[in-house]
Amino acid sequence: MTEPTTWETFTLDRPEPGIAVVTLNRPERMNSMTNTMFVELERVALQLDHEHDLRVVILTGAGKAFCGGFDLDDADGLSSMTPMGMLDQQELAARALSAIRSIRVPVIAAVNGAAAGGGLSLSLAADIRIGSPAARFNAAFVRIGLSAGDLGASWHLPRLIGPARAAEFAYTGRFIEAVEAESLGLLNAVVPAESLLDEALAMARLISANSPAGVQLSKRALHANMEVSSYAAALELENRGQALLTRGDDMPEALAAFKEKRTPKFTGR
Ligand SMILES: CCCCCCCCCCCCC[C@H](O)CC(=O)SCCNC(=O)CCNC(=O)[C@H](O)C(C)(C)COP(=O)(O)OP(=O)(O)OC[C@H]1O[C@@H](n2cnc3c(N)ncnc32)[C@H](O)[C@@H]1OP(=O)(O)O
Repeated sequence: MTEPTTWETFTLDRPEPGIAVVTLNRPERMNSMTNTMFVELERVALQLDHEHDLRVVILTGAGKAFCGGFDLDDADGLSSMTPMGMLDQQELAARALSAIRSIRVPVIAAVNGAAAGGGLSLSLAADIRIGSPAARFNAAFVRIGLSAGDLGASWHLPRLIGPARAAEFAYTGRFIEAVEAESLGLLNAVVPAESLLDEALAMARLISANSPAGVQLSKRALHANMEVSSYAAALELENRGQALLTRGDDMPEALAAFKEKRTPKFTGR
């Protein structure tokens, strides 16, 4: 698939081999989400998911916000939509965020500012979140008559920050600023604004130096085992993954490199 030269709602950069940076690019509207953005996000996620040489995706926002959620200027026409039309609208957005979350390689959100409403949900679709001091999270939903059952937010939040804090966050609609977000685990780290992307790139390099197959099956195990109901089912999933990896090229290469005291050359096969 030849890569399109321009995207309307974001930019796609490749600062170095194996790393893709997707930057939401509607800064004048706080990178708020439109149907075009949902369609483009799903498309680029599916495109990136099929790139064998890709190791990490970084997701960030242009300007002062990460993402302000659904574009409220587009909300006017919603009231005239039929119920099924509204369901289609929700599912269009949900497919986009599901596609981002399902990218086989790790996704790091570099949260450069406010992540509100659907922007919070989008940040939660990433595996890892690194924030600048301007990073702030807001389940804006209840303030505009919606529910925090939005684009995966009600699934991620109890798992990430615990049921009671998730409830407080969802019901009050208050902001969680960067320092509190880090203490809750909503952010992995808070770093100076001017080095946010560099820090995300540094983490991406650490990940890229490891076995691609090992990293990707680790992501599959971590995601799948948040869904399974039992320890036994989790072990079953893990056993299959390890059995696959021991039949691949990366593990013997890693063992050989260890013995020869050299850096392994992983292929992900
Ligand atoms: C009413 C229901 C509408 C949604 C219905 C959904 C139907 C189905 C849609 C598909 C499924 C998606 C569902 C989605 O996930 C739901 C949501 O996202 S709901 C939550 C929507 N977002 C918000 O409520 C957040 C609103 N914005 C803010 O709280 C703040 O702007 C901010 C993001 C925290 C940033 O604050 P500040 O830094 O102080 O900046 P300002 O507030 O001064 O804003 C600057 C500028 O940007 C404009 N802007 C900000 N957010 C949005 C937005 N979401 N849409 C459009 N424009 C936005 C703001 O108006 C200012 O513009 P200016 O006044 O300078 O022209």
